[in-house]
Amino acid sequence: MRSSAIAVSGLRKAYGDKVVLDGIDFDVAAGSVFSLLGPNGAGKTTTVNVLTTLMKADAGTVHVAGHDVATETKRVRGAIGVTGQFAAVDELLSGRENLTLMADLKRVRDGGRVVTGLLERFDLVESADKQASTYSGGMRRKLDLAMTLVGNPQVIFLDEPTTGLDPRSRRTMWGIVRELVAEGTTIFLTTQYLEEADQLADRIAVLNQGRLVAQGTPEELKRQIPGTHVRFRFADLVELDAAARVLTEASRDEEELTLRVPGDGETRSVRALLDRLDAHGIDAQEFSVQRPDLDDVFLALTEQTAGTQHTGKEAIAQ
Ligand SMILES: Nc1ncnc2c1ncn2[C@@H]1O[C@H](COP(=O)(O)OP(=O)(O)OP(=O)(O)O)[C@@H](O)[C@H]1O
Repeated sequence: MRSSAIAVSGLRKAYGDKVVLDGIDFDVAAGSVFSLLGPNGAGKTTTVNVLTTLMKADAGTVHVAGHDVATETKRVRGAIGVTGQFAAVDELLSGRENLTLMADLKRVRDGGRVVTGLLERFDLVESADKQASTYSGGMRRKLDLAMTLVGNPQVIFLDEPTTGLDPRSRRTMWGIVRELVAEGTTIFLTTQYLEEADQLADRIAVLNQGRLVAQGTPEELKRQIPGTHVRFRFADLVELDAAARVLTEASRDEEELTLRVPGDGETRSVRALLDRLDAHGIDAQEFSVQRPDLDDVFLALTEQTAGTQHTGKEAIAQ
């Protein structure tokens, strides 16, 4: 069984009388990607700050890499990497100098070799000796993550790793995250891009109004909300009519020659639908299971706060 890299139980945090985290619990398995989602102001940064020892919780227990964040601050800090915070890029230094400084700070043995390895891994060799101030946004993010990796932290807190990156750089970053996870690193990901959470996260938790309103794999979350249906397309109107007489629960679109049947989209139920058509000698030209995407899940789970805060797609697009 894999152990927990992060274990959070009954975590509470209030600012004055404003309760931001109202008793939240979650576990993150070692060597997995966990993504915490929620509308602006939901408490994601507060959670990260507690988990990375920057802030004290009011109640609850938090263990990171097996250490209690409240009583073993140093050990926790030694086991984690945080992008954008501990590993701030110094603009006046070159990429190589930034990495070397980090290797010195962390007293990494054979620092020169580690730095060269990271420059190669992040495709920064050509610009290694140029000042970081001349780097593009994407290069800076790569350097930031490279600096976080110095010393091989077990748990990495990745804060919006691809905001502002072009699609190619985004995919490169995703590739690096997947490699890290394959090597056993645990990633705690915050992102505004639900597609990114969908691509990378093994598990997702949705924070809303102080509580975790849902947790699960991206697929589990999508299954929780209604909207899944099987879509059948037929060769012509005659076939469509015949199929509609069999699948009476379906809604039809005559222009598209399609029927939509709501359901769970599981293999067994799709097979049952195909069997019903088959029993009447009707063939669908094509069929597909259409599921809600994570945007739909996010909007459904966080809609109570709509109107009072930025939520949903609006928040994601910012
Ligand atoms: N130091 C503070 N003092 C008082 N209130 C605070 C403080 N820090 C955060 N808050 C409030 O706590 C709530 C949660 O903030 P937090 O930054 O954790 O949310 P978030 O989910 O990270 O939001 P975003 O997506 O906008 O970054 C917000 O309403 C915020 O205004």
